[in-house]
Amino acid sequence: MTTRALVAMALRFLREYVRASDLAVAAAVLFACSAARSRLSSRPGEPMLWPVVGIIPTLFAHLAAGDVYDWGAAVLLGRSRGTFAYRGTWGGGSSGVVTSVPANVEHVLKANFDNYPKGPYYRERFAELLGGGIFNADGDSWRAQRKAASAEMHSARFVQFSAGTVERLVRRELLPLLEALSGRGGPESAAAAVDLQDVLLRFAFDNICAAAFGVEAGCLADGLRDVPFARAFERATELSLTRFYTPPFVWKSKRLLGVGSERALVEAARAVRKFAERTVADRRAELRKVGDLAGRFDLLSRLMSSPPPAGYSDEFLRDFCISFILAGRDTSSVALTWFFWLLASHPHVEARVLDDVARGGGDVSAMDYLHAALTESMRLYPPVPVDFKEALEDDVLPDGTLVRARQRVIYYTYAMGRDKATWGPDCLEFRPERWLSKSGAFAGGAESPYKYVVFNAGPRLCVGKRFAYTQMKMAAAAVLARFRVEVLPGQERHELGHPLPAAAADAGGCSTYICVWLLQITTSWIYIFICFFVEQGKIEEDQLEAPFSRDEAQHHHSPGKEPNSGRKTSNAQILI
Ligand code: HEM
Repeated sequence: MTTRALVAMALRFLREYVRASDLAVAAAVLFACSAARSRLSSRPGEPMLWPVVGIIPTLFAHLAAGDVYDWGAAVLLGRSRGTFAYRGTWGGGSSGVVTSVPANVEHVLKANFDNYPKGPYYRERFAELLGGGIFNADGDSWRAQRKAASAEMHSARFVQFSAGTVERLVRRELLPLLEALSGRGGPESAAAAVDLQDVLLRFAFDNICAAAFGVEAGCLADGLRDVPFARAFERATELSLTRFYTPPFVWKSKRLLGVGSERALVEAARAVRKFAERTVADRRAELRKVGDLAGRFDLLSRLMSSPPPAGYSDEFLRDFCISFILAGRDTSSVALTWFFWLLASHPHVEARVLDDVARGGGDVSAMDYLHAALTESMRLYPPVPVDFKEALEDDVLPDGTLVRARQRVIYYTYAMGRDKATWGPDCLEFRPERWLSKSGAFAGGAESPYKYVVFNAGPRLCVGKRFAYTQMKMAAAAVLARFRVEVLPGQERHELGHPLPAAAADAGGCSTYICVWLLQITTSWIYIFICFFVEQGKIEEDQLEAPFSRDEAQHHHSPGKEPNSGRKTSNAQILI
């Protein structure tokens, strides 16, 4: 019997013998039984895993309340004792465990490193933007890129070059722009409100473009001007992140049909790649013309100048540089924003930072208190609040939790930084002193790197950590030496930084988001249904009553209806 005949039979049976009300009752009973079973089989304190939609409703409820990170931390550090299982939607949603137990994190990031790559789940979601770049790579490709990146970034000439680049950017672009925006440069010296997060994002973007490509992106030049490459990068990043919280059959069917957010992603990623390809081509031309790139110290030029057998392809160089921009842009700017935000409500810490800056006399490597204050700020507000790896094979974590092959282990950096067991009873206080020795030197704080995984740990430790500290310290020292930063009333904590709440907020609140999401699910199933039969092309008219035509279905996915359309990274208006 063919598939066509089977479908026809099933439809006829449904039409003749089953009433809609019977179906609704059966579905409700099934749902209730399944929900009860799930509740009874979970450990006390663990989040509810609903039939069909898993943890999603709970997650959205906390997104709506603006406390998703605090909620996760409370669950982990409370009755679930550091680890709980989760499941997303049916139809390809993610599943696995969430943990804040340092021993589990050490196991995943170091002891059993080979079993926990980034994996296809991550790679697939960032494929358009990152291609095979280091951030998205595993195995031999990752190893080759990691080796090249470490060698270059830790070389004396890169450290010197990048410090000079930041210094120039701060002096020539960042400070004059802040002067102009805050009104201090003008005749009236009244302070004005400045969107400091936007300015810092631009600063980090310009800086990483200079370090990775050796190009001036110009986001800080001429006021807050629009830079197409930066805009495309922002858009491509946002749309790639959208895939992490959209059911896979939704975004994959949109990708297949080239509509909505998926079409926008392809276009934005293409613009980013074009820019990177042009830069690589120009540098190759320069190399051919001049004979060497000895006067250039950015990563692209250094890699291009590598002696054989390295001989990196243009595609490798393009993806490598794009990964660096992604890795270095939001992280540092979000970290700095939280830092200024915390200082504004801790004047005694600000006074000690200012003292440290004055005594450092321009040498940021001597500013240990500033280093400690930034480290402490990232403990409470890590720029990457959750991260994950994917298991290749079944495994058991040190706390006894079973992880199945293809499941994910999400490690919750935000909760780990607020764990009493690691940081003591004052774990929620902003206290940079916890990172200092008796002599006032920076002393590391946690005894294990797996208790503070803000920069990751183990073989995939952030390769830009040193660069990031230099850039953050230079910017913070220069800004604090000239400006007093105050937070405008109403700049709530959850409005800053982290991507998930911001995305929901942009959709006009969580209830709107849920509606859009449900609409997407419904229309996508209808899409798939229609496409299946259109492809078969043989089914008789009376056997399938399509609720609306393909054109109409596409209309339901118009770009304007996307939850993320027109979204800008969340703002922190800070009065300078
Ligand atoms: C405060 C600033 C930063 C923080 C908190 C941070 C954090 C992280 C984290 C958590 C990872 C691990 C990602 C994962 O494996 O899932 C990572 C990786 C990475 N970071 Fe950073 N990062 C920062 C700044 C930078 C900067 C400025 C650069 C570039 C100059 C950079 C380059 C990289 C690269 C290339 C990787 C990939 C390393 C690998 O996979 O081997 N990061 N970073």
